[in-house]
Amino acid sequence: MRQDKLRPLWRQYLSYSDALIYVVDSMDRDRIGVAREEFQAVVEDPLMLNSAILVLANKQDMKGSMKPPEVGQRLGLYDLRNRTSRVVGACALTGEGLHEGLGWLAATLKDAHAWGSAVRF
Ligand SMILES: Nc1nc2c(ncn2[C@@H]2O[C@H](COP(=O)(O)OP(=O)(O)OP(=O)(O)O)[C@@H](O)[C@H]2O)c(=O)[nH]1
Repeated sequence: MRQDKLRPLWRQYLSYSDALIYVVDSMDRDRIGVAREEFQAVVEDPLMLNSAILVLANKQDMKGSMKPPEVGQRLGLYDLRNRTSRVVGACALTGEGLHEGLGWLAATLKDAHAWGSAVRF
């Protein structure tokens, strides 16, 4: 099949660059700076400029873990301009936060596709 016939069909599916899910170890204060550098490099990648960003602040069940707003601040999430993002507390052992986080992402992507636009407000 020719490429131009494939394209409209393809747009009904999500491209990997539509969404970024970034998981942070909220207990690891020593490496949050490295996580920030990695995170910033990914969000600034030209392929990712229109992606919705979900940050999962993992290990919220552990005493002393960074809370979601602190994780967002340390990653530089709140300094990003024209991006749709959310940081949600999570626990990989219980699945806490996954429903909220992935639910938000699904609703965000559905809205963006319904409007036929990139996820950028
Ligand atoms: N209490 C708790 N433990 C977790 C959670 N997520 C992962 N772990 C545990 O933490 C340990 C290390 O897991 P991860 O941090 O995911 O592993 P990793 O990314 O390969 O390790 P690092 O690169 O060293 O962070 C394992 O024993 C996991 O079971 C969580 O949400 N809560």
